[in-house]
Amino acid sequence: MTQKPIQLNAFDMMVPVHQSPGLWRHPESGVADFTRLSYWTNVARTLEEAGFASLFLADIPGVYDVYGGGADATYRGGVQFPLLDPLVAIPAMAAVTQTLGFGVTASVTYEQPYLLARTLSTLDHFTDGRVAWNIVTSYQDSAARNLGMQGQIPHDERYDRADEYMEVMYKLFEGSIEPGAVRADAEANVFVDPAKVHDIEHSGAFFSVPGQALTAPGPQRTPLLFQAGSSSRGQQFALDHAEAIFLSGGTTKLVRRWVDGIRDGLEERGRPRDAVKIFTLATIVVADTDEEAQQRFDEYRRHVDTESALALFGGWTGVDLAGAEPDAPLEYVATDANQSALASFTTLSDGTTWTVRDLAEFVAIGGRGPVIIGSPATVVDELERWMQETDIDGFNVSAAVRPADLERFGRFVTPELRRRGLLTEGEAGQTVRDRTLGSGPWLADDHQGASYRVSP
Ligand SMILES: Cc1cc2nc3c(=O)[nH]c(=O)nc-3n(C[C@H](O)[C@H](O)[C@H](O)COP(=O)(O)O)c2cc1C
Repeated sequence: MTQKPIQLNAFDMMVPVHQSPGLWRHPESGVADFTRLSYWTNVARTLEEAGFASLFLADIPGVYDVYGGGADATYRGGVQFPLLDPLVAIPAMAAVTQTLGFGVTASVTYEQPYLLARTLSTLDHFTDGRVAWNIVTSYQDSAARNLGMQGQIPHDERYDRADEYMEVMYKLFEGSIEPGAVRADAEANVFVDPAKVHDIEHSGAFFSVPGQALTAPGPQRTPLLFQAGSSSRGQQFALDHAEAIFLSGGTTKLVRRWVDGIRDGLEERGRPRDAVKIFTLATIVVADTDEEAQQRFDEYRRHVDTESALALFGGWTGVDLAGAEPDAPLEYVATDANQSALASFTTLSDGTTWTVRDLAEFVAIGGRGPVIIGSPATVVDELERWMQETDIDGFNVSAAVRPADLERFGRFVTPELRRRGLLTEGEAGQTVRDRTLGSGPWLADDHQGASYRVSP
C-alpha cells in the first residue's frame, strides 16, 4: 500500500459534454443547467467537501469542426459547445468555498500576455491565492481562423512563442511591482510607492512590453502553473515552466513512461525529481457494491454517442474519421493539432491495434483516461495501484454523468480515502501552490520564474 497521499483535482469544463459524449442524456445528468451560476457554485461546494484540492476547468477558444468537414455533429452532441468563459465564474465559486483551488485554462497563443497577467492577478486577489493557470498553446484551426489568422501557428513554433510569453508573464508577476509597493498611506499621501514599480522593458522576437504591470500581483505573485503538453516539444515546455502536469493515458504503462520522462527531465535540469506534481485523468463509476457499479456503468454505455465521440476526437487531433470503416485500424499522422492524443492510440499503444470502432467506444466514456468501476474499496484499491505503478501524485477526476458522479465521488470514495489516511485536507488561508506543492505561496527559488523577482 502506498503511503503517499492522493491529491485530487476535478477535471471539468463549462460545456454540456466534456469527456463523455452522450451522457448528458442520462436521467441523472444536471448539465441542462450548466449556464446557471448556481450549477457551478454547487459543484465548487461539493468538491471542497469531498476533499478535492482544486477544480481544473478546461477551455478552448474554438469549435470542433473537423468531423465530417463541419460542426453539425458537434452541435447535435453538445460536444464542448456551447462554451462558457471559465474565468468569469471563478470569483463566485471562490466566494462559497475556503480551500478549493481553481485551475483556469488560458491560451498563450491567443491572449495578450499584458492583459492576461492582469486577469490572473485579479483572480489571485479575489480567491486569496487559490488560482492556478493551465497554460495551453491551443490546437484548433477554428480558433486561429476566428482570431484573425489564416491558420494555426505550426505546432513546435507555438511552444517557442509560449516560452517568450512566459518570460513576459514572469516579468509582470515577479519583476514589476514589488511586495510592499501598495502602501495606501494617507498621511504620506502615497498610495503606490513609485520606487517600487518597475518597467519590465521586454523586447523579444514575439512580444514587446516596455511598461509596468497593470496591477500588483496577488498572494502567489505568479499563479500556480499547470500544463498538459505531452508531445516531445510540449514536454520540454512543461519541464521548463510547469509546477503541476496533467496526463491523459489509458494504461499504467503509458502513463509511467510519461512520468519517468518528466522526472528524468527535471533531474537533467538540476531540479528534484518531485519538483513537479503529476496528475492523470481517471473517470470513476462507483456504487455500494462492485455489481451495482458495473450495472451503473452498463447503463451509462447505453447512453454513449459514438458520433459525438468521433467529433471530439477529430477536434483534438485534426483527423476526420467520418465515413471511415468502423473496423479500419487507426494510423498516426503528424498534424498541427494535439499530437499526443493521436499518438496514444497509435504509436504509443504498446502493440495494440485500435480500430475506429474501438476508439469511438473508448473515448465515449472518460476521454483518453481509464474508467474505474466498483465499490468504494475497489475504486480506492485501483487508485492506489495507479499511484504505485505510475509514480503519479494524484488524479484529475472526470465525471461521466455531471455533476452526479462528482457528488457520488464525495459520498462513496472520499470516506474510503479518508479512512485509509490517503487524503490531505486543505486549510483556509493556504494558497493553492502551498497545498499542491507544500512549498509556500511563491514560485520555488529554483524555478526559472523566480529569477525575475525584484525584492524589497
Ligand atoms: C488533461 C489534459 C487537459 C487539457 N486541457 C486543455 C484545455 O483545457 N485546453 C486546451 O487548449 N488544451 C488542453 N489540453 C491539451 C494540451 O494543453 C496540449 O495542447 C495537448 O496535449 C497537445 O500538446 P502536445 O501536442 O504537446 O501533446 C489538455 C491536455 C490534457 C492531457
